[in-house]
Parts: sequence; C-alpha cells; structure tokens
Amino acid sequence: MSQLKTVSHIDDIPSTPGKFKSDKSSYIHRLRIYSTLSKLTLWSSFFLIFVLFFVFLSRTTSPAAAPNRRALGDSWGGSDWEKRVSKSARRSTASGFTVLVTGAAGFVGTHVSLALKRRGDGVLGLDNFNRYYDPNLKRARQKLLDRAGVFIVEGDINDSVLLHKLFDVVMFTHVMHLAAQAGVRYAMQNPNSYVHSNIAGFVNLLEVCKSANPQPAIVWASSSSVYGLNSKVPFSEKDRTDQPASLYAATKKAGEEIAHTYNHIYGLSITGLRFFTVYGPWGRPDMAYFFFTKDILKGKQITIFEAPGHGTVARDFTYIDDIVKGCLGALDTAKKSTGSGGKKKGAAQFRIFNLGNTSPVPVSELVRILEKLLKVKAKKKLLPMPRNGDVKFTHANISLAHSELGYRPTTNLETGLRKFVQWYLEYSSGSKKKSSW
Ligand SMILES: O=C(O)[C@H]1O[C@H](OP(=O)(O)OP(=O)(O)OC[C@H]2O[C@@H](n3ccc(=O)[nH]c3=O)[C@H](O)[C@@H]2O)[C@H](O)[C@@H](O)[C@@H]1O
Repeated sequence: MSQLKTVSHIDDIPSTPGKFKSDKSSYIHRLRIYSTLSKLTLWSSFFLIFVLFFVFLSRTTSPAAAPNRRALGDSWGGSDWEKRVSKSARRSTASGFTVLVTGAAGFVGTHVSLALKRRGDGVLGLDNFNRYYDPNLKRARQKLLDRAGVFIVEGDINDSVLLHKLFDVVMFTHVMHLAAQAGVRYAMQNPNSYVHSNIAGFVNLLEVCKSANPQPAIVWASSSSVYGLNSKVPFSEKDRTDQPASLYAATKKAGEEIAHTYNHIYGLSITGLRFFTVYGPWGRPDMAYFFFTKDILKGKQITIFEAPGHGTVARDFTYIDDIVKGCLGALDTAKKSTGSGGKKKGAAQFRIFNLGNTSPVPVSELVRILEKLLKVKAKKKLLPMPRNGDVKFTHANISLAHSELGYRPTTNLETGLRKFVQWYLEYSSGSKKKSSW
C-alpha cells in the first residue's frame, strides 16, 4: 500500500525541479524537509566518523597515547625502576660506553649485552617480550642477563614516552638496535608486524635519538636478505639491493634508507650491519637449524628446500660469537653523532657492513652435520623452494668489515653447531616442563 502511495506521489514531482512551487503540494514540501534532514544526518555521520578517525590516529601515534598503554600493562616507572635502570647502565670502567640495547631478550641482543657488560660497559636492555616465538626462552635469557647485572626494561620501541624517559634517566653514548620482527617466511602471515617494528619502531627510536642531547651513536641490525634476488656472489656492500624477495627484506632495506635520512638531516652517526643467518646457543626456534634439531630428535619429518632443477639452497651460516665480535667492532669504531637537540652540526658517519662467515654451506650439509652430532638419522623430505620469501643462496664478502672493524669470523658450521647442540640438549632437558618448544 504505502509503496503504491509513494510511487503515486513521486509521479507528482515535476520533472524540472528548478520550477517547483512549494504552495502546490504540502506533501512535496514535507518530502523536501525529510530529504534535507536525511542529507544532514548523512553528512554529520561522515563528519563524526572523520573526527573519530583522527582522534584514534592521534592516540595511536602521539606520545600522549603511551600512558594509556602503560595503564594497560606496561611495567615501567617509579623510583625503584629508575634506580635499576641507572644501575644497569652504569659502566665499570672510565673509558666504557653506556649502551641501550633494544631487543635485549632476543638471540643476538642477549649475547651482545653479555659481551658488553663483561668488558665493563654499562648496558640497559629494552624488549617487548612479544610472542613471535616461545616467550619462556626470552625469559630464560632475561634471567641470564639479570645474573650478569643487565636489567631489561619491558616496553616497545614504538613507545616514545618510554624512550624519552630512558634518555632522561641515562645519558647513552651508544644505541645497539637489535629489536625487530625477524623471520623471512612469517612476513606472509603477519606483514603488519614487520611494518610496526622494523619501520615504525625504527623511526620512533631515531626520532628520540635525534632529539637526545648528546645524541648517541647508533649501530643496528640490517640483514643479508637485502641482497634479494642478486646472483653475483659474494655479496658486496656495493651491490644493488633493490630486488628484495620478502617483505622482511623490504623493511630492512627501508630501514637502511631511513637511517640514511636521519644521518643526513640530523647528524646521527649510524652503522648498519647485514647479518648472515646467525645461529648458536640461545638461538631462535623459528630458524631452520633450531627446529631441524628439535624435529630430528623427535623423529619428525623435516623439509629441505631445493632450488629449481634439484639445485642446492645454501646459506652463509654465521656463528653468534663472530657476530658479537662484529657488533663490538662496529660500536668501538663508531664516531660520535654531530647533532644535538635535533639540529645537525656537521657531517656524521654513515656505514653499512656485511657480517657473514664467507663460506656458504648447503642446507643438506647442515642436516648431515646435525645428524652426526645428534646421532639420529633425519626423516627428510625434499621439496621445491616455495615462493615465500626465500632466496637460493647467500654469501658475504666481508673485506670491508675486516678492514674497518677488524672482523674475522673463526667458527665453521660444524664447530658452531656442536656448541648449539650441546646448549640445546642442556636447555631442553631443563625446561621441558616449562616450555612448549
Ligand atoms: O641472514 C638473514 O638475513 C636472515 O637469516 C635468517 O633467514 P634464513 O636464512 O631464511 O634462515 P632460516 O629460516 O633458518 O633458513 C635457513 C635455510 O633453511 C632452508 N629451510 C628452511 C625451512 C625449512 O623448513 N626447510 C628449509 O630447507 C631455507 O630455505 C634456508 O635456505 C633469519 O631467519 C632472518 O631473520 C635473517 O635476517
């Protein structure tokens, strides 16, 4: 009924709206009011959504949002906390550095923090203890650092309020930036976490460093994955890095470019280190050498990727102690930043180095060594390398790191894996009940 009515009234609306006379039909007049009202409602809704969107954006990006995040669970602040921070950052030798290590509960972060503390530098850790892999392992590393006198602040590099606070409490001479979303293949499952940590988090950290007074020198972890689909080996720092094979690689490459702008505009001294498949005790359970060990011991099948035409996939596996030496070499040769309070005062150092083993090993050989060390035959399945971010091989040219940092890796894969397996067996037997890995 009502539909019919509406249609009949619509028939009354003149075809030339400009000539419409209000006194001709009160119904049409009402219709115009309704239509104006509904337009108004529509536009006010748009306006409201627009305003809400910007309120949301400012809360998530501005430093003012951080206290709310604190209320939701971050655990920092207070005088006891500040005392712990200062104590951990206190160096024990007059010439020592004061280093903020981001990602300190991570694999490389733990080893670098321990090495710095051991030689007398002041070290403060920062880590968000995310769940990318078993947090129990991160907590175990935290205990190790705690025993060595390194305190890890729990927080995210995206929290600028926290970062500013740390720089208020401690005058850092250096930042060793190792916090990142790692892993090549996981980038297809959770791309945003790479943008969040490796791009947004890095920019946030650089923003705080640039406005610190004095500015610290920064050494940070890039990746061998920036060489992407390059086929010329060994990979040199002079080679192109514009064909990444994964989003992970692309975010590390973006990090290198971002670092350059902060060096150029603000005078921050920045050194990027391209790590080549780092392995060793306290390593990452998401990496092949680690889960191959676990699966071989459990009698579970492992998958070995092959390049097209049954070709070999190889990696320049680099032992953690060699990487630590490279990191310390980079810190020791880092020149001071030249800016202060956000203003550049002169050109600052900008460097990029490969830190590899310069001796690539096929993945099938890695498995053979593990079988020998574990005394268990692996159940192997060969599969063509999926198109999920992997590259066929990596191989570092390390002559630049050798001449500038004194970097000289000394651990071959078998020696390094032996140390890893020894640690793995001890750790897994001690933490079987606590951990899921
Ligand atoms: O050097 C780097 O830049 C990168 O090294 C590793 O990445 P990746 O070399 O891919 O290390 P794994 O994931 O441990 O893989 C090692 C090798 O095992 C192979 N693999 C992996 C998984 C698997 O199930 N089967 C298999 O054959 C991969 O194709 C690769 O050749 C790290 O995971 C990255 O975070 C790091 O930045």
